[in-house]
Amino acid sequence: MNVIPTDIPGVLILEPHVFEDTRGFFMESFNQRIFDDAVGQHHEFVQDNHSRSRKGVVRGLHYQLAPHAQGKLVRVTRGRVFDVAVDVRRSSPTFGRWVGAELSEANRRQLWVPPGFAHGFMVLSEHADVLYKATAYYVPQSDRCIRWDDPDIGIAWPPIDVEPQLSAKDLAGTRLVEAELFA
Ligand SMILES: Cc1cn([C@H]2C[C@H](O)[C@@H](COP(=O)(O)OP(=O)(O)O[C@H]3O[C@@H](C)C(=O)[C@@H](O)[C@H]3O)O2)c(=O)[nH]c1=O
Repeated sequence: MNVIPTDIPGVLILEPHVFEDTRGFFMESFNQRIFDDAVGQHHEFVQDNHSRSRKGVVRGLHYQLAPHAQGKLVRVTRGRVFDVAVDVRRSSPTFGRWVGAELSEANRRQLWVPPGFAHGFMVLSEHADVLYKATAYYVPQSDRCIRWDDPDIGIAWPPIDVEPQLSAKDLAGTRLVEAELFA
């Protein structure tokens, strides 16, 4: 597996080794040992999620408060998304900074979003299936949302030719300055 560091320590782009032949391809989409080696830490994954969205859909920026913080290993099996991690740990030297990566069916890249980060994505293709593993269970009372377009974060979302579409919850997301965060 190819491990690509990003501008934020701890956030990684992972490229599994793909074996192509005349039948198609094979890859290990997750291997605990290889993952632990790449991240330099052991994480237990307890939930696998799958969402389908149409072009222009933006989900995020979501995180769960401690002790329910989730690390997420995100990949795309259909279409293309711009996937983003935002450091929401107040005491972090990279607090408030974001990293974005295009994840697609074609590049088979995965983004490791560690606990303590908010996560979101924008769908760039007609449809996208996003699959992600999480290190903690969903706890709705601990779920928080920061605005996808918070100017203090300033995510450079790619230009798209449709209106962004968000859930009511995401439209009501808070600004980073007002958010309940990690210490
Ligand atoms: C996230 C989640 C939602 N749900 C339910 C609650 C709700 O009725 C329905 C849709 O939930 P949401 O609108 O929160 O789904 P969504 O906006 O797709 O939320 C997800 O966004 C991405 C960016 C993430 O990083 C995820 O952790 C998660 O927060 O699914 C679960 O049962 N389990 C879960 O783990």
